[in-house]
Amino acid sequence: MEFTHRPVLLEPTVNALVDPGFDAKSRVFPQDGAVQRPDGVYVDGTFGRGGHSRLLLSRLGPGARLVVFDKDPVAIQAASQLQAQDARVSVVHGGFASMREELEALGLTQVDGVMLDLGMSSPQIDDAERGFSFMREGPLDMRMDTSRGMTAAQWLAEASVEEIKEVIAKYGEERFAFQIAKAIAARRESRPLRTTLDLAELVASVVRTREKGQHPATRTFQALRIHINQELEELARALAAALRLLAPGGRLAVISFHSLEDRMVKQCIAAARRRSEAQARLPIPEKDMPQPILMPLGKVLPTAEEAAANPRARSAVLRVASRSDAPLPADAGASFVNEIRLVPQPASRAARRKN
Ligand SMILES: C[S@@+](CC[C@H](N)C(=O)[O-])C[C@H]1O[C@@H](n2cnc3c(N)ncnc32)[C@H](O)[C@@H]1O
Repeated sequence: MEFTHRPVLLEPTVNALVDPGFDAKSRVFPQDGAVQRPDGVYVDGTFGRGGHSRLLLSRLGPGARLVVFDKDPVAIQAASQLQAQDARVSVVHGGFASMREELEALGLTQVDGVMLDLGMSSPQIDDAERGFSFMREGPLDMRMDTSRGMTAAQWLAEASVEEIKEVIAKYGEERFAFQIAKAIAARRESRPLRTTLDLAELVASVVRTREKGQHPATRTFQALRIHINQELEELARALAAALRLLAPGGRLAVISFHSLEDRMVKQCIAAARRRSEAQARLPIPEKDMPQPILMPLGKVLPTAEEAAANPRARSAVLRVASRSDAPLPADAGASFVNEIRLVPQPASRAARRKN
């Protein structure tokens, strides 16, 4: 079965990368069609089905390069088809956190634009076999990269009540995290949790209050997905990599779908407004601060029409920033990578067992 993806905030995101006079309030591409670096190097860290990549390519010149990433093998098949038709495209199967190393392997050390459209694609949610949806019966998998790593079912079979509680509380911001973790541990004593509906029904039996229109398992599924795919660590590392890769004037455009991601993007842009993280801790008056590394260019939300036509768009927030020509301090981006406190990853549990 063929699943499709309707891109979110498509025009504003591509405009953010190429429109010399980008303005977060204007949603249409300027009449004069001016593109700030038509033959530049660009990164789409989240190819999906290529909606953003295709529109970007249509605005770029013949000398441009576009390096696309995705963890998902099905997205990578779609990207490889595009690569076969367009020599400007290079494809990397892997996490966008390693964009610096992957670009270096392609001989690229500077880029003119980086876009990230975070989270899941519609095909990932709609295909019950991927195990992301609490509405469809399927294996409890939740891996974006089905070729490696632990599934949600495997993790839930092994993790302690404390670890499960921490993940659900932290990445789902769920008030009933402890009750859910206890229920999972009690249930697996008799039968393992194998399917999405096994988990959704168990969570629904514990979470008694419903937020408006929200399924009781929404927060738990979000939390497990973030943990299994190491989403926040990937994002922090990708933002730090983008700071180092962007050429002066280069643009960063990130679409987030929940507050944990958006907070991180906002903090990254705010931290990079100060020239050095170390200087930021000194009592320097704002007016005497050296030139910032990133200049915020604004925040874009979907229009009422887009949100009505595409339910995935409702929670989307696009943040845009431009790299200044200030020299990059050695510690740029380090603080938000170091400061995120993650629950130990599934791989580290497996490694612990081996040692
Ligand atoms: C919202 S979709 C992107 C849709 C895309 N912009 C389009 O128009 O078709 C997000 C995609 O990012 C991928 N993804 C999520 N986290 C990733 C990561 N850390 N590294 C690489 N790909 C990731 C997912 O597998 C998914 O295909």
